[in-house]
Amino acid sequence: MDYLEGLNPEQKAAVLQTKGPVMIIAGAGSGKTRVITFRVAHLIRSGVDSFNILVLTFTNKAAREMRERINHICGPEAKNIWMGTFHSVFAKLLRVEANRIGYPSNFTIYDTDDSKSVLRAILKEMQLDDKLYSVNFVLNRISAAKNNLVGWQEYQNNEQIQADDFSSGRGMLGKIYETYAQRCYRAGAMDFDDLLFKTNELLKLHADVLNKYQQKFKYLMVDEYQDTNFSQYLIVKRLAAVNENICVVGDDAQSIYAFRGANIQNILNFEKDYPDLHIFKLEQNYRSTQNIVNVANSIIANNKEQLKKNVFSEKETGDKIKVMRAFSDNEEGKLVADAIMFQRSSNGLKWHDFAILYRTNAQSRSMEEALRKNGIPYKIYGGLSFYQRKEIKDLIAYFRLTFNPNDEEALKRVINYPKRGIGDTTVDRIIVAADKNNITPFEVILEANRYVDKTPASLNAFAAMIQSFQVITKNQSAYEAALHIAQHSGLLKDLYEDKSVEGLNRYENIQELLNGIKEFSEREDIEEKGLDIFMQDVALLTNDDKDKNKDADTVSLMTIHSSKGLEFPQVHIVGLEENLFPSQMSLNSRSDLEEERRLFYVAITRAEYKLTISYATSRFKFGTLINCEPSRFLDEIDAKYLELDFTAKPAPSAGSSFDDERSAWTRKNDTYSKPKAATAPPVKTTSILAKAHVPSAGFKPSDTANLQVGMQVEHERFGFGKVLTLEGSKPDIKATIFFKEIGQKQLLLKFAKLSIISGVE
Ligand SMILES: Nc1ncnc2c1ncn2[C@@H]1O[C@H](COP(=O)(O)OP(=O)(O)OP(=O)(O)O)[C@@H](O)[C@H]1O
Ligand SMILES: [Mg+2]
Repeated sequence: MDYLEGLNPEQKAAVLQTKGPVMIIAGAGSGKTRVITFRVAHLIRSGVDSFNILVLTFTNKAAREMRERINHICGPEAKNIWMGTFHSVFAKLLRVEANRIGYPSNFTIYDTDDSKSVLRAILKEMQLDDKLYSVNFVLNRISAAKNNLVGWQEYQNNEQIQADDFSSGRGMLGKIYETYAQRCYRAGAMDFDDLLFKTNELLKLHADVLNKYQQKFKYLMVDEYQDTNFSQYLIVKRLAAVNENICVVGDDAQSIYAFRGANIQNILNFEKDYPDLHIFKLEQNYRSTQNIVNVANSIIANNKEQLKKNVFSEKETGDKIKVMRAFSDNEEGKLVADAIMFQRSSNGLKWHDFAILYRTNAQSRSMEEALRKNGIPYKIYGGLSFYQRKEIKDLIAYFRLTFNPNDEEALKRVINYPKRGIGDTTVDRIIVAADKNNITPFEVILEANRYVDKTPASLNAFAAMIQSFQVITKNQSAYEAALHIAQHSGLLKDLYEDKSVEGLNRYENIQELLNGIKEFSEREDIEEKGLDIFMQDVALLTNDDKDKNKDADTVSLMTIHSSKGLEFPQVHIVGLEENLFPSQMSLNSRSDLEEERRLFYVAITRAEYKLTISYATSRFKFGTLINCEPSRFLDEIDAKYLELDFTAKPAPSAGSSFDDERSAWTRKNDTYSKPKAATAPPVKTTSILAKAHVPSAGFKPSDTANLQVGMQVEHERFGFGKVLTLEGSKPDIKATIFFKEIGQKQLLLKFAKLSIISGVE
């Protein structure tokens, strides 16, 4: 078994324990994903049929990489493994079984835009207040219900839910949910949450189907288990119920999707569900230098709710973590671009050795601008997907309609695009007639003369066109059919005639989609190559999945959320500012703040050798310049791991220096507010912290300029302490302080929320 050589004893034991339930909860970079990969390879090498293996990963990219590695060890067998995200795997399963729960096998997957559009129409019909019932709120509410397996009937019958809704003045939510579910059903469409919700329904209601897949998936493995929600948990539990050969790996410290219903409880449940569980501990981090691992550990130690773990690295100590200060978001972009260029040329690195991670998508703008200015090639991951662009969605809507003419959202999208004289009034009449006669809009159109007054001739022509597309897709290859539809729908011509730069871009995007379909229809490694197969899960594809040129040498830009599981030699985490990271929304509860801290932990642990953190002291938000305060997370890092780079000087107009700004903050009760700040909104930063440690009366604004060894001080989080040493010179003075509650800690006075209680004893 020389293929298992690259594993340490504990990892190897976990790989060899193929029977029975296995759980590995271990820190970042400890080889959890590697264990899953090798485990699959080992199963196949030991004679397990690759058709009997199911692996659930967090991204399609992760699945692809895993498959490549397994392919390397086991050869083409790897092709047969069911491997992918929960959504893509169960979409595939539902394609086969959908008719058992009343859906056509060619059901459409509604993406978020489609779902919102359906809801918007419903809210308008019901004439509801769009503030009280904002589309996002309603969609989140329905999504949460589905992820907890609460269908609309149960939603309406559940007294607690009803009481909550009525007390917030939103008593119609149950009715909206019902209408939404029925509209999707009528359109033969499932939304993202349905893919899991309906899978559960299928497995619950149809014992034979459940049995079939229990027999098929004799071995199950789940990566990033900490981020599964209840619906996912239950699917896994059901499928594994007979053989119980289930292996889950995860890290509670990296649970960052609670806002989407991920439930840390699933880890605890696992122990209850399988009392004879084998638990393996992995402690060695193979990814990062000691400094990086130590910083990550010191940050996460601030969270109360966590399973204790010992994570260590035997790699070199490594560079200190660099902190860069900029005076604006644009300047931050420039500093990052400069640092990357410098590192690349002085260490002979490639662009793809660098990643820039941010808390929110909006931050990519200033980074992109700086990278472009310097001619640095980059790629944004997980951003607006290629498949989400308008022109791509338009053409795909024609494909969707061709395979599922009942798909109402696709119909609305293209019935009058390109313009063919079917106005909004006609569309409204069609929808009303469909509702009245309890048929689908397309069925109305097929017999337009019977159902719709003053039917324009173009309506009949539209129906005939879609029907002709149906014939074409039956007889021609995916590419020929797609090209035919692009041409005969008039879409290609419409884009071609738009000679603006954007128009040209859109035309090229369509060409690119067609090229992609061409490649697909010429693939040797798959049997079925029709347009319908290509189309099946387009709504689930992300930007990364389209990437032909995945080895291109580019800097990676992404949100921290999408960086999970990945690693890069050098990482920049940008925007370490209060109200941005931690985000303003997280400041209302301890659990939300702890989730932000886990997010920071995830970001730090992506770095292999070099980690740079930056923040700006002012930033444009919604068009106004606001002042920013450095993130509390900086204060939580032991200063002995930090190296400050404050060489950037403010541009003449960029406002006050960091020090002036800092001293202008005054403390009022448990909130900070900035006096005379014309642009900065009041910033509530410490309400949660105040709970952790209530500062004594008479707490003065930080006056650490006069700090001396031997003084008694009070830190906002760590409580009372005594100054042991002071090192360095302004502005980088480091203080070693002995705190009564937590012991010795080294802090940078720059970031420390500290005040002097009494003079030298
Ligand atoms: N025994 C080992 N020997 C050498 N390298 C290893 C070993 N175990 C893991 N690695 C390497 O360490 C890195 C981290 O491994 P992996 O991605 O599997 O960790 P993980 O626990 O899944 O991390 P995360 O929590 O971030 O998902 C990878 O580059 C992997 O190849
Ligand atoms: Mg992993």
